[in-house]
Amino acid sequence: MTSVTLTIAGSDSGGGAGIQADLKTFQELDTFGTSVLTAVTAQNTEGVHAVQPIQTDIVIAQLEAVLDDFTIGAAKTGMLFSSEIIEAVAETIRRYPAFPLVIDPVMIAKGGSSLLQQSAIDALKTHLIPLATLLTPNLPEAEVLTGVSIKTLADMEFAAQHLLKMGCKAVVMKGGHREEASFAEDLFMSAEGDSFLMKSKRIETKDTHGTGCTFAAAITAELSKGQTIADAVITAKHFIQAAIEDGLNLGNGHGPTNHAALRNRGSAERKDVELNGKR
Ligand SMILES: Nc1ncnc2c1ncn2[C@@H]1O[C@H](COP(=O)(O)OP(=O)(O)O)[C@@H](O)[C@H]1O
Ligand SMILES: Cc1ncc(COP(=O)(O)O)c(N)n1
Repeated sequence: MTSVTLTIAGSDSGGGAGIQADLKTFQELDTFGTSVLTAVTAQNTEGVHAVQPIQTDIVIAQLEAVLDDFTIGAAKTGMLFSSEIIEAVAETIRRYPAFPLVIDPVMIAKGGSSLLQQSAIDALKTHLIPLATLLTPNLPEAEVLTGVSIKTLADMEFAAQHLLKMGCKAVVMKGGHREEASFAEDLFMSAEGDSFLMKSKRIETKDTHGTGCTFAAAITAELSKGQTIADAVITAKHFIQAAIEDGLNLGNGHGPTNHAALRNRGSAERKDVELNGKR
């Protein structure tokens, strides 16, 4: 049976990030995507022009409409904007039967615009992270959540352990922002004690708009199909690597990735991600 995925996130009118990236990824990975919109952004590859949050009762009405009707295979959260939306979303999710939940703690768009109010960071830590099957921070987000300065792999490990103590089952810390590194290295760590590094060639490109959303959506799709957290993360790393490598060069700023890249490559052998430490 087709598995149902859910994204709780903001709209990106430019189509490369947010709800749009999530739904395209869900579709590419053969799941049926549903969505709960938390905010509308007027955005393109060059930046965010305006942000309008959705009224909290309308966010929750969307969430209840989806959860009342569908059996959700897995869900993800992206841009949540305010502590009010975060608290209401967490409270609603807790009222329904549990499903795997990926939390992408989206804070700032590539151009520097804020997608999460400063006052919402505590709500994220207190109400949502404890519900997470997997937390997917980039390095600046992990720094904000932990207060740890992250420069090296050892720093990444230390911060990941700190995040696990907040109550999520696993963390994948994304290394896309370590621009001095010649590899894009993401660290996976679970509360059960699994830990491994996913290493791929860093692609020289400015077209990385929506990489985090796409990666988290791919993980969510694989979880909904019953993959383990570790296997879902590995499949998603292949998905995002191909999506960045085969970028579409659209727009004048940070262009979107190519969500169809892995499908277009067909059954090409996947050698582009190296795993260190996976048992
Ligand atoms: N230039 C790049 N080359 C290869 N992989 C990248 C590149 N930039 C980001 N990634 C990968 O894309 C995914 C999203 O990471 P990142 O860009 O750090 O997240 P975010 O969009 O949340 O800032 C990670 O798997 C990361 O390793
Ligand atoms: C509505 C919305 N949500 C999320 C992001 C972050 O995108 P990225 O995946 O590049 O961090 C964004 N730019 N816009």
